[in-house]
Amino acid sequence: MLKTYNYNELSDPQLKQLITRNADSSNEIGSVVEEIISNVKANGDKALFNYAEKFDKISLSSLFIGFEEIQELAAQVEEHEQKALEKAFYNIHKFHMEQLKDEAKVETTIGVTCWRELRPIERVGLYVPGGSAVLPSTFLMLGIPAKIAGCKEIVVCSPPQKNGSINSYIAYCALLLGIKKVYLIGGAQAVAAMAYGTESIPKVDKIFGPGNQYVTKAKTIIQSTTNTAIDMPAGPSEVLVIADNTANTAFVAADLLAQAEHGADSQAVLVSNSQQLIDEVNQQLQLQLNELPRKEIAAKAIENSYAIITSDLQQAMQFSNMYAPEHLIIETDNYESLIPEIINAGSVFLGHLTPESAGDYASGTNHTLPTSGYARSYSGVSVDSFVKKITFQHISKAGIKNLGPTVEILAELEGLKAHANAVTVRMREL
Ligand SMILES: NC(=O)c1ccc[n+]([C@@H]2O[C@H](COP(=O)([O-])OP(=O)(O)OC[C@H]3O[C@@H](n4cnc5c(N)ncnc54)[C@H](O)[C@@H]3O)[C@@H](O)[C@H]2O)c1
Ligand SMILES: N[C@H](CO)Cc1c[nH]c[nH+]1
Ligand SMILES: [Zn+2]
Repeated sequence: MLKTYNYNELSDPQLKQLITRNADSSNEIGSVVEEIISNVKANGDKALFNYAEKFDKISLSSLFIGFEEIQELAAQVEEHEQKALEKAFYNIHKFHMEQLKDEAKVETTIGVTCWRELRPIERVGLYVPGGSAVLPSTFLMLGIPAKIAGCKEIVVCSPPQKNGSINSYIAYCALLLGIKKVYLIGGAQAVAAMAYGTESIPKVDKIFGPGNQYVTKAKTIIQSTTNTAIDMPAGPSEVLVIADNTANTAFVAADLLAQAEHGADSQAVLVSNSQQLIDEVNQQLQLQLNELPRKEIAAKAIENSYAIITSDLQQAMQFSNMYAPEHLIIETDNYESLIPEIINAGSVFLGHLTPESAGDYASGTNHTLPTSGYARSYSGVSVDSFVKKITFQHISKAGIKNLGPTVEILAELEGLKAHANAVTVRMREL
């Protein structure tokens, strides 16, 4: 059962508390992760073998699997599963190809031309989660934009499975993506290995991918302590559903549970202007929860979740913007009028027939998205995440005559004479 709060009765501190998730205020996760990072930095591969034993309960003979093993594993995937992975690949590829657009050159003033060109980030690291569930779909969500961008070196890490290898679906995705090696490393240690490099793992320029709180904390630490960048904090999954009395309560409950089953630390929030809808969704949650193989996990996440009753849908949207959900689902007949009011959300799902899980797997949009309120300032992964946009300019004779005096005045007013001179010496030669 979702605890219900009345939006109009909440104080500011209560609201603040409700929208805070996975804060790690006592630094429990942070201190574990800091130790893992310094151990990997100091001891390289040796630390990685030890962490595989400690956290993944596996004694590895090698830290990676190569192309032959990938091919053997991929051959175990059944035909209907291959087709589903290929369909997802195709749709994700089609959607992401649109993101590779050249920008026009701009003549900002006579004789002065400015433009931007894309260059791929050369060495990227992809983290594919594999703790409580192995997520081949995440491999596609990261690998496809990396390939479209043209990244030269793509390092892939995923936790080793019980067989001491990867699962066959990850192997099949590797073949689809043309990736010939997968490192068997999970958690914060994978992030540290890709940030610092070890005897076996190449150092990369940027690390991508979602993960649990250890992975996400490691990414935020290495972002501020090394020259390796990250895509965004993409931690435990979350969803916020806005629904009114036009919604199908079984659909709403199914959508809440779809994210709840990711992990006990996931959150599913329902916001509605109808108490009757909230009551009926609660009944549906109980019915559907019992049918789920991962019911213990999902039930814990639901305990950690809640419903909010608002006066109207505008107020529901106000709460959603404060919460800044990774996924926002709007299950109302009149969803179109709410679109302009959306300010903060990672990815939005509109209408009664648009389950969030379509976006998780196969509609085409990327499922690697900011969590814990980071949708206020970050976008989800896209081709843009894998490129740099470098600015260029060229100034002609007419251009330096035209713009030179402006630059000289601005340099003088900042007291930077050498800046002015770089223009003056050229103007003298004209
Ligand atoms: N935001 C997104 O875009 C997005 C997308 C997909 C998945 N997710 C989230 O990714 C997460 C995946 O988590 P997961 O745990 O299944 O897999 P994971 O691969 O992120 O983490 C597994 C690793 O965590 C490490 N670990 C486990 N317990 C530890 C401990 N006590 N101390 C230190 N390290 C420990 C181990 O090394 C293990 O290999 C879920 O929370 C899911 O909701 C988010
Ligand atoms: N919902 C996750 C993003 O938070 C992505 C995912 C992968 N597989 C299933 N779901
Ligand atoms: Zn999901």
